[in-house]
Amino acid sequence: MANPPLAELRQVFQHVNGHCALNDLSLAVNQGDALLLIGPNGAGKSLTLRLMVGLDHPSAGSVRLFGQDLRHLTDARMNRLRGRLGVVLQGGSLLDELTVLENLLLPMRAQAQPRARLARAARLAITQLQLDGMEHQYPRALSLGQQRRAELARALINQPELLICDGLSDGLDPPALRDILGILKVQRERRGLSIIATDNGMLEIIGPDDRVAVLDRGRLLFAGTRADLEARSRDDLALRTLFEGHP
Ligand SMILES: Nc1ncnc2c1ncn2[C@@H]1O[C@H](COP(=O)(O)OP(=O)(O)OP(=O)(O)O)[C@@H](O)[C@H]1O
Repeated sequence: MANPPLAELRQVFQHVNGHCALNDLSLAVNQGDALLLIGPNGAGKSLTLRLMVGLDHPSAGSVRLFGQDLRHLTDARMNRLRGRLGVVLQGGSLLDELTVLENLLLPMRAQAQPRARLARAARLAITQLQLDGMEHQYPRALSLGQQRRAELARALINQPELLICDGLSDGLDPPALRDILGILKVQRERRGLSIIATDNGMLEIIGPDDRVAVLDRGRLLFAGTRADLEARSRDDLALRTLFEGHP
């Protein structure tokens, strides 16, 4: 039997403060996929990712992660699934009172791991994300680009199968963005990391056969390959505006 999608939304509705913020949304991400969610502010991108990582539950419909319906999971099983997932949320989520190294080790704190293994994982993440020399700094001493790299290092420390990032490129200048995209490209090529990301800054790491979903006011306007989207956008002004006109 084929493997189930890594993440899947089936006919999802999400009501927020009396309005329908996600309207009949179905999406699936398979092993090795890169999916970019794009759309204007308020389209529902962050809500979609919050559902996928189990931070919220939908008003109707179902969300599956690694084939498991999130609504019926015990905390212990949810924690096990989270171990297979790397997450970078919008707006930054490093804890100010912890050093970079302590922040990096947070996803591993629930695991009974020998200290040497923790140290090895941290060293690898620090090297991969070019954070050498910053291990004992506090987040406020880092630039925005360095903070984003530290968040990414934390998300990748468990060598996840699936990385979910919301607004990873927000506020980054082109060189800092290029660094981060280069790191993600390597992770995709070397170990088949699957990625779901929300912003157009990430367009550079997806090829013509990778997938794009276009959301507008909670509705899915398009889901298909980037090449299909580019072809469809030539004749569809609304789609073209959303695809090309969104920063
Ligand atoms: N906590 C909340 N309370 C009230 N409304 C919310 C909340 N979170 C999201 N919404 C609403 O849900 C809709 C979708 O928001 P969401 O943050 O998912 O959009 P987005 O596509 O990620 O936008 P952006 O590009 O600005 O990040 C918006 O209308 C937003 O106002």
